[in-house]
Amino acid sequence: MGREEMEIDKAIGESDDKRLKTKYNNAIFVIRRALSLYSIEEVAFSFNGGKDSTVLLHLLRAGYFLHKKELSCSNGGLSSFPVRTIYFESPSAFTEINAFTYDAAQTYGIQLDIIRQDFKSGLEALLKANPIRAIFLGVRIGDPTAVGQEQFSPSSPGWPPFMRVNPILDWSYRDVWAFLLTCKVKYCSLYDQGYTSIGSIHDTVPNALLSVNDASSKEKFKPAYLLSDGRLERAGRVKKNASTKNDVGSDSQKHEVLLASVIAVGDEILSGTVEDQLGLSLCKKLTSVGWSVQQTSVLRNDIDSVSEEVDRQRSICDMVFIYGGVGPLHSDVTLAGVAKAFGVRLAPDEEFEEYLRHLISEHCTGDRNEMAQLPEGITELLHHEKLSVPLIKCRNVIVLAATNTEELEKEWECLTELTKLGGSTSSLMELYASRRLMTSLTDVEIAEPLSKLGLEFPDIYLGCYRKSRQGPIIICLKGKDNARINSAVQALCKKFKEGVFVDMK
Ligand SMILES: Cc1cc2nc3c(=O)[nH]c(=O)nc-3n(C[C@H](O)[C@H](O)[C@H](O)COP(=O)(O)O)c2cc1C
Ligand SMILES: Nc1ncnc2c1ncn2[C@@H]1O[C@H](COP(=O)(O)OP(=O)(O)OP(=O)(O)O)[C@@H](O)[C@H]1O
Ligand SMILES: [Mg+2]
Repeated sequence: MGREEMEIDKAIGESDDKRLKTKYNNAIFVIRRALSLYSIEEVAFSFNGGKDSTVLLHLLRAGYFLHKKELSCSNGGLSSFPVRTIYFESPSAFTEINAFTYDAAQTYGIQLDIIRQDFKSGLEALLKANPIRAIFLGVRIGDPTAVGQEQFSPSSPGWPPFMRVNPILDWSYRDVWAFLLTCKVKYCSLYDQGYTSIGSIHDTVPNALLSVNDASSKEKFKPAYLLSDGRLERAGRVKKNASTKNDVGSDSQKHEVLLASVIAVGDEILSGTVEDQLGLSLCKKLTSVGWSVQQTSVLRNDIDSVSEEVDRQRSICDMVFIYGGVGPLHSDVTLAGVAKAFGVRLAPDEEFEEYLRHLISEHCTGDRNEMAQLPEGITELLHHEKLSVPLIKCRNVIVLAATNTEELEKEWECLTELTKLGGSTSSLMELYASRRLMTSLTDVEIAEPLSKLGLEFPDIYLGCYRKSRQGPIIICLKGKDNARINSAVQALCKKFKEGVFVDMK
């Protein structure tokens, strides 16, 4: 033995995938640190036959070998895998997953501890019977359980005490497949049938994004490694809480009109060096599609200013639009502020980086990805063929990359198309009616009739403004349909002589 473990190290060493090499070296580093911190009896590996734990299995074999080699207490004589390996077997696991897990155990000389309890009770019993202090897990950023975890994270309060060691925390979906294919190791057969992330038989189906349109009756799927956007690996998992899917849609029932807030980030605007035209333009656009803009604000390039304002606005409004301070400069703090507002951290996002890479190609170092950091677990990328970089949506906050009105024009166009298509913000596009009237009546004359009109038509928005202190007054009426607005206008006209109100275009 020893040779097989070396095969992994060799395969990665010979590959010209720089990123995979970096990820591999980092994971091996974490494994070797863990093996130096804890004795072999004190560590366990949580293995379930999934793709991530299969990657970890091979990394652990290689890492243990390298660790031993360094201590030079092995001259190539491992007959079995020495790390205690636990598998929580459940009656609702796929038979393919079970079969693969048992097969892998046999192939690599793993003595499987099979636990038929839930995670927490099983771990309690395990820790009582064994001196386990650390458990290796195949958790990756993007997994729902990864939020807040580091490579070494103590178990959560309420769980038995142990260190969770996550050597592949920073690996992307792409890295996982690059590793499995480069090392030519076996993985569970379900991944060749379109499954991209595997839970129980009750909540897992093949990923529809891999469906092949075939004339024959039976639906076919491409293998998991062909999924190009790793963030969609869970598209084959049934959502536990379907109602959380659409923030705008579910909230929109609460208000007659959808509420928006517009936030600009830029010291240059506050100092008067640059005039903010995007805010004006956004307000016009939002209003033209029936949204009510509640507030516009201009903030300093400061993480806390951004996070406090975003936090306030996101809970009051259906949608928050924020621009400025987006990019790799030290002053570009908008995304960090948005992350902080939602209490999540910024995490590298390889799909996003892939877009940036196309833009900046050779200026990018290639094996680091901190330039494309997005708020973890809450970010949706809205792709559009007309945009070189997707729009960023963090729950109900849309981060616009536009720096001038032409760019905004394009992003807006894509945003409206995308949200209509996806149906997620379809109410954004709902038609609404409005009319503007001009009058030379004085404000004193129309004040009372107007406020009465407001009581008679509570569903209609009545706005007034003046062109100058003495000049004509303009009255805006807005509502969901024309008939209702026309009756309000009629009711208003009845209170005065004919011809005192002129329609404005
Ligand atoms: C070895 C092991 C350790 C775990 N440690 C924790 C933990 O410390 N805190 C926690 O909230 N969940 C812990 N979990 C639970 C996982 O996060 C679990 O996958 C998650 O709760 C999702 O459960 P589900 O399979 O019901 O979706 C652990 C699971 C395993 C297998
Ligand atoms: N039933 C289980 N028994 C042992 N370990 C488990 C079990 N379920 C989850 N784990 C641990 O949690 C990790 C994360 O699980 P997750 O389902 O995200 O990944 P995976 O199963 O390896 O791959 P996939 O994302 O394709 O399902 C696993 O790699 C494994 O370490
Ligand atoms: Mg799984």
